[in-house]
Amino acid sequence: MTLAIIGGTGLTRLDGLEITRREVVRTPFGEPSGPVIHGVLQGREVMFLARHGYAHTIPPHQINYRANIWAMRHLGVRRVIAVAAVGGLADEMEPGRLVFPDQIIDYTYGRRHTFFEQDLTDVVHIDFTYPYEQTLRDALISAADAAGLDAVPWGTYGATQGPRLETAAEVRRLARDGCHVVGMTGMPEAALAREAGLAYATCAAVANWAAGIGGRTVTMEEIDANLVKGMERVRSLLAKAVPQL
Ligand SMILES: CSC[C@H]1O[C@H](OP(=O)(O)O)[C@H](O)[C@@H]1O
Ligand code: HPA
Repeated sequence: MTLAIIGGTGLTRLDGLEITRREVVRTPFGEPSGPVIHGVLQGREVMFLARHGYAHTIPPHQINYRANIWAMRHLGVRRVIAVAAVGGLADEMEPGRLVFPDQIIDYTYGRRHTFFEQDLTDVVHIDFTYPYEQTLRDALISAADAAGLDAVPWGTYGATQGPRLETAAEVRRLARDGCHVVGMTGMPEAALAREAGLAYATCAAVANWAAGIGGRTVTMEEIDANLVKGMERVRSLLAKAVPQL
């Protein structure tokens, strides 16, 4: 089954990917974030797309999630590993750690979030009880164990609108709602993947303590520094996971 990796903040290129070609895909929903990169990673064919663009120029609320997911499906992708940077709310979610969330709460608004629109298709209601595909999650969790990464195999991802970071009160509300990590791109990407019939799971790298946790504010310097470590771990994870998938 064809595998794709969607990279986020901190992962605009995939080290070790032997690139074979770059493909511009036209979609009924407009332009994807960039050409899809085809290549070989750990002996396996993989496609790669950077959701913020390869120069990280597209903010989270302006990503064309529909075009990105449609392009993947069109190219024959059936499994997607989504890499994301997040802020940590729960004690376990300390900066530098990898997390495989199992639930989502969507706080985004005004994003084009479905393929099922009037005049395009019938009315369709997908099941989204468990938003991430369990077999792919299990494979990632086992690979993280095998790589000795001390990752957190659970967590609820709160998807906020951005591009600004949250207020301390918003983070307190996210925590009361049951969120353990917060990011800005988890939705509608996961729901669109489900609508498109793709097996989708997220590997999140904790970049910072969320705003107000421990009385802290958030700085981009802290995020960038923690993401260096986080993305090293993502690379170790992919080295173990990709050959098994
Ligand atoms: C201050 S960094 C925020 C930025 O990073 C995350 O992006 P991604 O999920 O693509 O790794 C977060 O969602 C924001 O877009
Ligand atoms: O604290 C955060 N909030 C939202 N998105 C993020 N992406 C990295 N850190 C954060």
